[in-house]
Amino acid sequence: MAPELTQTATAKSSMMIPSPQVYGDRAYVTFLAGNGDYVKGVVGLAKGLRKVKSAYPLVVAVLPDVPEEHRRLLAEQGCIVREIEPVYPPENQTHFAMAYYVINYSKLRIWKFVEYSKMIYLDGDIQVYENIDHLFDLPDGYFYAVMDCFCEKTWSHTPQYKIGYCQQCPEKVQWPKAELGEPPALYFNAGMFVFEPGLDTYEDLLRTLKVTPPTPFAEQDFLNMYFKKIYKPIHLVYNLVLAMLWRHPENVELDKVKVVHYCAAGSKPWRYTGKEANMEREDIKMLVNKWWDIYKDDSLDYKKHEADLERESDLVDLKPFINALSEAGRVKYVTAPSAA
Ligand SMILES: O=c1ccn([C@@H]2O[C@H](COP(=O)(O)OP(=O)(O)O)[C@@H](O)[C@H]2O)c(=O)[nH]1
Ligand SMILES: OC[C@H]1O[C@H](O[C@@H]2[C@@H](O)[C@H](O)[C@@H](O)[C@H](O)[C@@H]2O)[C@H](O)[C@@H](O)[C@H]1O
Ligand SMILES: [Mn+2]
Repeated sequence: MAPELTQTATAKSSMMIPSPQVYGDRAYVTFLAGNGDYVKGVVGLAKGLRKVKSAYPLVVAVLPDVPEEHRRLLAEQGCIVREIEPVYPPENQTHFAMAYYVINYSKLRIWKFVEYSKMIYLDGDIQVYENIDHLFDLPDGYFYAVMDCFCEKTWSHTPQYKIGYCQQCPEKVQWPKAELGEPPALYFNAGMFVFEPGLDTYEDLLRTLKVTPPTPFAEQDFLNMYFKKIYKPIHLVYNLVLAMLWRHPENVELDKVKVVHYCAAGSKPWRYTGKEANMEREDIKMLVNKWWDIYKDDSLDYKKHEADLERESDLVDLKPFINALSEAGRVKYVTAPSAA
């Protein structure tokens, strides 16, 4: 006789933590290109997500030029390494804000990771200092990201920069509707976003890219144009673009920030010299040190970390807990009749 499914099963299931496959269709994803030092950013990100006890894995979409040694390093840090083909924008004379931005269009391949229903994209120069797993529970059907700032020199090609307008303080310099028409749509920083992979969207993205002249912020501009109708701004604590610290300090409460995006010139922690503009600021130095503390913390390494967790779980003695429940009559273990 098969063991009955008694209240035990119910009690047990209510006690159990949903098994991994319950979370199987969600993951963080980042992007790595080249054989340079951005791999340090991705290792730091993997360790940061582990430190905040994220329930989800980190997928790393790597271009073919990422060397085997870097891929192994990432796999050893528990990352799921996936090779992607590059995506190039249509031929054009555009000067990107940063010449290397041309490789960033390859990020679009992550819409093809359809084994996941929801993903959070994070640049390799981002660090997560507080758990943000709850963002996976945001309603489907939208594109979530943090609004960018237009005040850095990298924006000098735009009308908003020329008139000193920024969406971070729209009341400071009003958008001159009479001369320039409607203000620009809300614009997000593409270093972090919550999205749903899908083959239809993926194919439409690539089709649309073929007929879209590239612009200075490359795939960030393209994604803003493409997802304009379903873009939902989320709080800047989920992607602190460092320039906000000196451009809009009134909008930033640093002790509440969960995610830091080291995108200001000179702020990549693994290359930090402190020489570029604003890099000698105390808050920048603190944030760079914070990044290094995680990067250098070998207790956060995947192998060592998992071994420690293994040891801890062996040490936990559940018997008193189960005895108490049994006495309370809430847990009656039904044993299957012995096969013998
Ligand atoms: O040589 C490079 C340049 C960029 N990236 C990836 O592309 C992302 C976007 O570039 P970056 O963060 O430098 O742009 P920013 O946010 O500083 O404008 C990086 O975070 C990395 O994930 C990379 O892997 N190798
Ligand atoms: O390829 C375009 C890039 O555009 C964005 O970076 C820019 C942008 O945010 C500007 O607003 C800042 O002024 C600048 O510092 C910063 O580098 C994304 O962070 C990056 O992932 C990537 O999409
Ligand atoms: Mn970045």
